[in-house]
Amino acid sequence: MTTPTAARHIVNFITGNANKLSEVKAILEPAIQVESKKLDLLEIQGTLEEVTLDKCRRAADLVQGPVLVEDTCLCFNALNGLPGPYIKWFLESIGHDGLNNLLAAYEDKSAKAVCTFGYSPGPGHEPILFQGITDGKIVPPRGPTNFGWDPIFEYDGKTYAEMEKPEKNKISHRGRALAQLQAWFAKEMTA
Ligand SMILES: O=c1[nH]cnc2c1ncn2[C@@H]1O[C@H](COP(=O)(O)OP(=O)(O)O)[C@@H](O)[C@H]1O
Ligand SMILES: [Mg+2]
Repeated sequence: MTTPTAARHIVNFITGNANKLSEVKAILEPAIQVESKKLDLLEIQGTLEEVTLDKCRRAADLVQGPVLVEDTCLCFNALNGLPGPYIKWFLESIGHDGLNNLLAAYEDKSAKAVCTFGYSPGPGHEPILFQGITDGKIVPPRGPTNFGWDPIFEYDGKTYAEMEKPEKNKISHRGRALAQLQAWFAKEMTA
């Protein structure tokens, strides 16, 4: 008998970020096949959920089909959650040292990495959200500098950048959000 490949889920992950794509593939495949369209989507201002919902609706309209999108936030507890969804622009403008300096006036260096995925079956459908959070703290950079703020986010004594990929994926904000997505897809398949 042939394998029922038609029943296998395929997602079309819309992202302009190659590092995100490789983590999503490493976590979801082979159970869920990840295709991708390289599009850097505009982001509105708003809550973490609003940003991803809007991004997901617009991605579905653009692609005219099912899409998966993701937005990542880095929230400093001493700053009531900022930079949050604006971390990309903070990182680009002030770098790892600048982000550490933002917390210099505070004893509390704790932070939350939050990943929100949005899945839409197509235009006109309300997206479904999957969110993962990892609690850590902001430290001076340690480890390779190839992915965003990985070198300054410490979890359990190691920065994300100091971890092997599978180690990061197991405990990361992205890994946790994708565990929910996997559970949802698994339920859909048996429905
Ligand atoms: O797991 C991660 N580790 C470190 N940096 C990350 C991670 N995920 C996202 N980032 C960075 O945080 C920012 C998140 O912004 P956003 O999710 O809007 O990114 P994108 O527009 O590149 O997809 C970007 O600068 C991104 O490179
Ligand atoms: Mg963003």
